[in-house]
Amino acid sequence: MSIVEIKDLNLYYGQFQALKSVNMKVEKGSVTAFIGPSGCGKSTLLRTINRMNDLIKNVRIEGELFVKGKDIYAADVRLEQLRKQIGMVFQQPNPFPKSIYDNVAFGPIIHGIKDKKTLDEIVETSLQKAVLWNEVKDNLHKSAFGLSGGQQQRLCIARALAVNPDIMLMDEPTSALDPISTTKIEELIDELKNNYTIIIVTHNMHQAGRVSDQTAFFLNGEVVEFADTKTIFTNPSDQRTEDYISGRFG
Ligand SMILES: Nc1ncnc2c1ncn2[C@@H]1O[C@H](COP(=O)(O)OP(=O)(O)OP(=O)(O)O)[C@@H](O)[C@H]1O
Repeated sequence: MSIVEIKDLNLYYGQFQALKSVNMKVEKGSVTAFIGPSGCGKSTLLRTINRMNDLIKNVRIEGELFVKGKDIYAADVRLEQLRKQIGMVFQQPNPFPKSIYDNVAFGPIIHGIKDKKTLDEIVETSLQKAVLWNEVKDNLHKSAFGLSGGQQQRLCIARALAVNPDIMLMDEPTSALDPISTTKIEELIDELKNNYTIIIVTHNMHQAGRVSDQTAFFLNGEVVEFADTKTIFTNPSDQRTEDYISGRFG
């Protein structure tokens, strides 16, 4: 069974149709990249997977979206539970105005963990998974804003990992970062995919090529082609994919 399955999904912002009949299956433990020119619907589709679009006015969605076999748009879905299963990291690192420790402990505390020792363990493990522990272990109670942009982004990843999600959604997670921090995040993605399913929006085709197993190419709200990354980059079946990959537009 696919961990995410999207069936005939249409999404409208008011009168404007931003996603057109999207079908997609994402396998557990894989990295999927969404690529395509600006405004083609990549972030919109990413946000449907944890129902972030619910926060936007005038959004209408048709079709079905299953996460672990459950239709997440069904009436009985509890958003808090859904978002616990699906972490999200954004383009700009967005730590809370709190200490490093409190950023990571925030989610577990919301979900009812009170024991200090358990929280300490979760904070340490999450920071280790995000490959940040060694850099911050002596400053856990200092403000997260004192970290560099790249460290803040890894902190946001640690914060997302702390509630033990199955899926990580990443919306251009390195576009605000320098090349060294970008490499660190890409290495981290490679490491995390052993235990998590990752879906990443990226403007950087080289990044998609480096980190992902499958790639979806979007154009004007449609998924033109969805296949393994090597095929998309070396032998796409649609001329529009070929044109985009070879830099003829976008
Ligand atoms: N909240 C919103 N209200 C109305 N229209 C929106 C909203 N968010 C996005 N759109 C429109 O939907 C389309 C898809 O936007 P989306 O952000 O998903 O594209 P994208 O492929 O992620 O673009 P980019 O690469 O520039 O981030 C665009 O035409 C955009 O203007």
